[in-house]
Amino acid sequence: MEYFLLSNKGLPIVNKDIKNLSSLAENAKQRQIHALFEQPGRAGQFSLSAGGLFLDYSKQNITRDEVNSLIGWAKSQSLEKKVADMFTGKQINVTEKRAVLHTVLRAPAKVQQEVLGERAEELAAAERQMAAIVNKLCSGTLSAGGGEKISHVLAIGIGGSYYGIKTALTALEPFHNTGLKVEVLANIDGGALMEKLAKLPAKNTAVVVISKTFTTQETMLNAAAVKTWMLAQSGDKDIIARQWFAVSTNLDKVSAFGICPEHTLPMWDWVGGRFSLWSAVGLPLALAIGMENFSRLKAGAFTMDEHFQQAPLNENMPVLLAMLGIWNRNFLDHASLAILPYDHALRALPGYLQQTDMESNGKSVSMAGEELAWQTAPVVFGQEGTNSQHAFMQLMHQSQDIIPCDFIVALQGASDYHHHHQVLVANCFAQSEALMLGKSLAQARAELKGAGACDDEIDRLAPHKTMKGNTPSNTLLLDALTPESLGALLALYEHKIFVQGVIWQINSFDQWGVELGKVLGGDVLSAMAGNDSEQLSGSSLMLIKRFINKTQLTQSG
Ligand SMILES: O=P(O)(O)OC[C@H]1O[C@](O)(CO)[C@@H](O)[C@@H]1O
Repeated sequence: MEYFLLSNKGLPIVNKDIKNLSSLAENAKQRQIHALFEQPGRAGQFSLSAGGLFLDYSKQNITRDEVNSLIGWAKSQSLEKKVADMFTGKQINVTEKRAVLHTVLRAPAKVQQEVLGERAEELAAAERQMAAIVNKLCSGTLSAGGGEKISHVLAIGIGGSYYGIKTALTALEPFHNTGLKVEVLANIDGGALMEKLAKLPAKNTAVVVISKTFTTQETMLNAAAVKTWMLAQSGDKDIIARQWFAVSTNLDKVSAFGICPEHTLPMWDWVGGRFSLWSAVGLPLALAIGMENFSRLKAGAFTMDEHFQQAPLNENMPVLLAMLGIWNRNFLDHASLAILPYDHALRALPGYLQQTDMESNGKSVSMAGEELAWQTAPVVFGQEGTNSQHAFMQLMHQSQDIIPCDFIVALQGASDYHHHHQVLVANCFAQSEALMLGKSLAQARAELKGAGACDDEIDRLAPHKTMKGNTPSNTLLLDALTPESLGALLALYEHKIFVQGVIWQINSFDQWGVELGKVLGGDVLSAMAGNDSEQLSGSSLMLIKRFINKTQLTQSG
């Protein structure tokens, strides 16, 4: 392996870039971020615009020399070539022998033609099919039984077949213009199912089942339950063929389920689930915001794609975001990343990024199958601000762990409550400041003294009022939350994750880690049905027994 050659003592021997960065990091660990602002012009020098977004990374614990070293290292890893390999369709998903081409879905027809050749027509056909479905449902051409208009849509899918849709539906609520009410169902929890069904008029609901494989347990069980419910509620045996749609690569399974070929939209194996919003997977979103807004979303993402491909690495927003993340993770040893959108409309974004980041880069084996000697994806978590301030941000201010964060905020709010928006933005800017500055013991003492506290009181309380500060953060500004800015934002994070995968030498595009749980889920179900299981531990067998006993009791009671 290139970075660390494991000697027979198992000790990592670093290459010269790593060696240099490691010694720079030792120095960085000793300093205060706020002291870096003594350098005039830091804010302007450590910020940039791209794709309609503005990134301020001046509150990171980093100097220009350190940024340059990180960029130099990325260059030495042939990052530019690897970016080109992805965009031109090389098989970079080596374990599954697939290209990774979600970017082509949002590119203009000319680029699609260049990358896919004749197969570009499949994309155009899918887009036409999608537009026709949106048009039919919105115009009432495709009506429910008895000629009534379809009023609701239920999208059923999970993981990558859910998070992007959910995030964009929530973020773009002001752009919902078709009159259709779109709901999404992911979890295999009867409670989630009942909650959705209670909102839906069976006869007037269209259903879109989204599953690349069309075998995912949660999606298939939910789809079957909704089918049964809809047939019973409507008493209309043709309702599935008329009002159900599917997005999948598994055409046989879709047709066996009862969804007709004209209602089945394609997916391609070169589009990973968590990067698939731009494909027909976006149908439920398009049914809410219309095809024009869906195209605007893709156009925003394409702007970021162009920037990512063309900007020099040291002025490249996804590359900088990625390398700052690596600096924090691998050199300053910060194990987490908080995503803090100060925007109620972006409340689903932390969940979306948890999946895209951790399912992509939560790995410990290199492309070549060797065990890595370094950490990969941080633990990503987050919540909308200001709610986060009244929850886990206490820990970010006062625990010993430093948790880097990304603040995301739109300068222009979507509501009519302009003062609310000003207060929201003020809180966002104040938190990054507070996390960076902290409060020393001397400051806490002076503050208490100023408030008239006696000496005993000052001694007693001051230590509790200190805050460690020195927490690095990025602030991402959007002018306003629009389809274009959302597209650019999602593409920015997609590319950040890709760049980190390249540097960490992992395949960001498979997810074998989720498989064992699926297999054992089958074993547990089998044991619950009374079959012997040698696989399961005493703990799991005990839990199963308690479940069976309780269920039997409830049933007999
Ligand atoms: O679209 P499918 O095949 O139902 O898969 C759903 C999701 O399950 C996963 O394989 C694992 O969680 C995701 O990568 C994928 O997006």
